[in-house]
Amino acid sequence: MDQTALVLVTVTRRIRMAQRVALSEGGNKKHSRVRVAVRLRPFLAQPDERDDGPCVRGLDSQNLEIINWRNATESVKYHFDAFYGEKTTQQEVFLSSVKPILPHVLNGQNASVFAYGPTGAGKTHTMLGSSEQLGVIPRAVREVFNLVNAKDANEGWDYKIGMSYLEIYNEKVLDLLSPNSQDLPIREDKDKNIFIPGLTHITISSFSDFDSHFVPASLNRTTASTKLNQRSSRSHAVLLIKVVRTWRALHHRQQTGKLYLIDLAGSEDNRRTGNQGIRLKESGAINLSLFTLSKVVDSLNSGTAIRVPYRDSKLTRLLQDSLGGSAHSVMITNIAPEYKYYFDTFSALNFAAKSKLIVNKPFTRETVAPPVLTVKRARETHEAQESGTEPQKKRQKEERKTEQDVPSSSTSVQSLSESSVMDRLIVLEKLMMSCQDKDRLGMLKDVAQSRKEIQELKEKQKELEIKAMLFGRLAGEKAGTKPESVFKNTVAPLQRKQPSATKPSRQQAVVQPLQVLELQPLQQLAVKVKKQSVCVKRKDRKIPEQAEPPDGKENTMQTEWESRLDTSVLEQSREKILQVLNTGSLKELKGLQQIGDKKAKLILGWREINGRFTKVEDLVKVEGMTEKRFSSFMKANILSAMGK
Ligand SMILES: Nc1ncnc2c1ncn2[C@@H]1O[C@H](COP(=O)(O)OP(=O)(O)OP(=O)(O)O)[C@@H](O)[C@H]1O
Repeated sequence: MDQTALVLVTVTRRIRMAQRVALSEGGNKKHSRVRVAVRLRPFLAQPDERDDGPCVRGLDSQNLEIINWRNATESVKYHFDAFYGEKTTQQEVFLSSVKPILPHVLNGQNASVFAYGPTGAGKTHTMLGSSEQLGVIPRAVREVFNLVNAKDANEGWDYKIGMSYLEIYNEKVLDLLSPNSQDLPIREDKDKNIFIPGLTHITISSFSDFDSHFVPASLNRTTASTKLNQRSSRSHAVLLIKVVRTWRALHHRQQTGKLYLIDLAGSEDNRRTGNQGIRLKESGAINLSLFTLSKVVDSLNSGTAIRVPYRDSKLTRLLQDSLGGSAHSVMITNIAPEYKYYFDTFSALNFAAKSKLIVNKPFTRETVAPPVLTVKRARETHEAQESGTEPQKKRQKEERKTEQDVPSSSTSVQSLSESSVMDRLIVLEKLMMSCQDKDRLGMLKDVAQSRKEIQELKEKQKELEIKAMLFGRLAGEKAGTKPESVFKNTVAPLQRKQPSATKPSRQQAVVQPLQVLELQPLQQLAVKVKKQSVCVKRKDRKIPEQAEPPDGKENTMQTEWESRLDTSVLEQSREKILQVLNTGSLKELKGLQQIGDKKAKLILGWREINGRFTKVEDLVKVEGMTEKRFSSFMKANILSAMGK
């Protein structure tokens, strides 16, 4: 072996070793991220669907939002490597997402571009396009030729471009360049390269050469009409552009770069496609392979998967060396804006977002509900309550109950009703948060003030209860009855059951504790006389309350009760009652014991016609005021004043 031959052998060995290292590194590196772009096609709905508007819209060149099905006042936002709106041209899609990865193919690396999405969302339009609007495939092939032609001949490499074209239909690999062929096997060589023995491979010398093979082969692709797309792709169409470059000085030094351009069949919801029989079978295969593709993409991007499930479908098996590893992959997810595609779009976006798990939080929800919507909803509910029928009201009542029963924000949103309650709470919370500091301070002050007033009222009530009890005990002692323990009832005053009108308790008979917001004239009197000695004979009997007793059911009063009171106290009380009768407003009159709204109005009417009451006994001149009622009225009011 001469010197030159020895050098050549050594160089060749080194190159092979370097290639093996590169391959093994590429083989182990299973975490290359798939670049994800989303393309929204224009609104193509029927005239009667136009009013619905779109269910999804772009926010900027990377973000979009879709209405949240759980709550129409919310949207779910997604972030992608790129977002292309309805007006984005074919050229813009190609330039930003596909063109940048093509030079790698000339350097012996693999790349893949695939269009994913629901049926009818624009995958074929994106990948193939039309003669006026060329899609990714023709543009990419032309660009590969441009790149090769632009190579400097002095670099030392010779390039050869070839093509294969196949479809995966019902999990069978069919050669579109040789339509009569049978299902072809997929194999893997010792360097982990995927290849299909028997697949037609044609060398192409120019773009027009490519076109002459590609266009007729495309017609061999299995398509059919479904409810959602008149010419729906029923298979995954895979175009393989292979670029082999050979080192001119050393012919057995070769590098092969593969570019897969794939128009996937649409993910389908067969309830909507109306598929039956053969179409249903096709659909099952399509959905299965897309599901496997999603698992592969998912495990590649999670970076933790021990085994990427390439072998679970023909599609992923074929893409094994072009997805992950050192390959450059772009997924263009096509979506449609119409409401009828809503759930397909939602799941396509979730699949696409899964491909970007590391940078995405696909399920993060933001309330964009403008507060006005919530207010409107509240107003509608109120109006419905006002005008609602009984069953409606019952339902609303039950709904309110459910809302109150919502446990806590930690229980995840599981039902629509729960979610709407949560949503409203969130909106409310946001409203609170967005309040000006000044307003919040004011609100807090109001709350503190109310708390203080409640506490004062509670204390006042306690005081009155004790007074009433002492008063009752005193009266009992006078009558020779056994005194009752002050602590007999251990229930807190505010928790006590209020006595009914027919069964008043003895201790509570003469007090109306929670009416003491303002000191009524008789109460002012009570303050004055509270230190004076009171001598009241108390007997077990019904003492009327403020409510007007019905006719004929008046309580029997002891006639001699007045004689047992201190005369000066009695006189003062009578004067005060007369004063209220003559000058009291409707409210003040109603503040008297046994004077309700009706009677207070009758007193005012009497005053209007007859002027002043000369003495309290004149009250019997008022309509409905009998002697018995008057007597009962006087006793209740004088005793009430004493109790305070
Ligand atoms: N960006 C777009 N601009 C204009 N028209 C579009 C666009 N995207 C899609 N279309 C039109 O929408 C219709 C459906 O698109 P296409 O056939 O590409 O859907 P597909 O996703 O490939 O469906 P399938 O999976 O059923 O094959 C076609 O008439 C196509 O021309």
